[in-house]
Amino acid sequence: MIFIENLTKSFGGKEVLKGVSFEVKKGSITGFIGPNGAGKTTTIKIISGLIRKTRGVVKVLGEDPWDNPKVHEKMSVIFTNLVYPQENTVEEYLKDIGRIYGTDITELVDEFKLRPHLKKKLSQLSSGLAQRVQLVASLIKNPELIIADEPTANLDPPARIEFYEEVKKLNKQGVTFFISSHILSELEKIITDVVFINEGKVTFQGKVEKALKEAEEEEILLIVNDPEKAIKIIGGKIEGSYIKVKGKVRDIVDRLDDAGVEIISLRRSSLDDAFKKLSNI
Ligand SMILES: Nc1ncnc2c1ncn2[C@@H]1O[C@H](COP(=O)(O)OP(=O)(O)OP(=O)(O)O)[C@@H](O)[C@H]1O
Repeated sequence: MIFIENLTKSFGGKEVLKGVSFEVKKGSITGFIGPNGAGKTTTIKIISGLIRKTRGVVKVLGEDPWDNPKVHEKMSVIFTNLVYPQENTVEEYLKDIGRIYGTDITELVDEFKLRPHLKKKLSQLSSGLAQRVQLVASLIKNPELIIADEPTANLDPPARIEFYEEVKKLNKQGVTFFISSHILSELEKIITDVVFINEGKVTFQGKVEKALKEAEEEEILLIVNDPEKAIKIIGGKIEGSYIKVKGKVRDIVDRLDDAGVEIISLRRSSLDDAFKKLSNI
């Protein structure tokens, strides 16, 4: 659905994307996670065809969105705030978009329980409702792919849960999602895949289970009475007088104990720092 390879972007000589590569697979809900300033919005703007890349390959549904705006017929983009003249009512907004795509909005309005809100002005909507309206608007063209840049940043926890329930439902119906956030825990329960970005570089890409497993593992420094035997059992490598190994402390201690290796000293270094920073855990 999305294929990015060695993507770079510079603003006035400052490189903010430094060779970003990742893929978003059809049918996935892929989280795009990174701290503020990591490059999420810049990447999403390039993927959406809103700004031009500096270098690299960008394919969305097989096309570079900058060169081929027709790809927008099959994808929608959602931002943190609903960007549309705020004096319009929900009905005017949705009908305007419906007219563009020749779609009757009645079914969507009912499915997403918007009928009681049709006469409200966009400026009067709660953040949660505004985001539901934005989601419905994005569905009018019946997209295969929805890209969302921090869609729940302004929502309270119940509204977030509601939004993500809708995402899950739509994903079951076949819509692929690419959603950015700076909080992994927020997306953890709904995403199938994850891309971590930090300082303009992708630091991890893969299944969410794998990401969470890696986050659980720590780097451990050990001094033991028989380092060679220990390495055969737990892996890792010798650094000075220490063995450095990645894993779960409990597991490593148990395995060495079973093999009769004596632990003289054990120091847990912090969780993989970069990962912690990226995922806010
Ligand atoms: N138009 C621009 N001109 C100059 N620098 C920019 C521009 N847009 C973004 N940047 C810089 O690029 C870097 C990445 O910003 P970006 O908005 O993509 O990050 P982000 O991961 O989306 O963060 P946030 O969650 O804060 O939006 C930042 O250092 C930002 O200051």
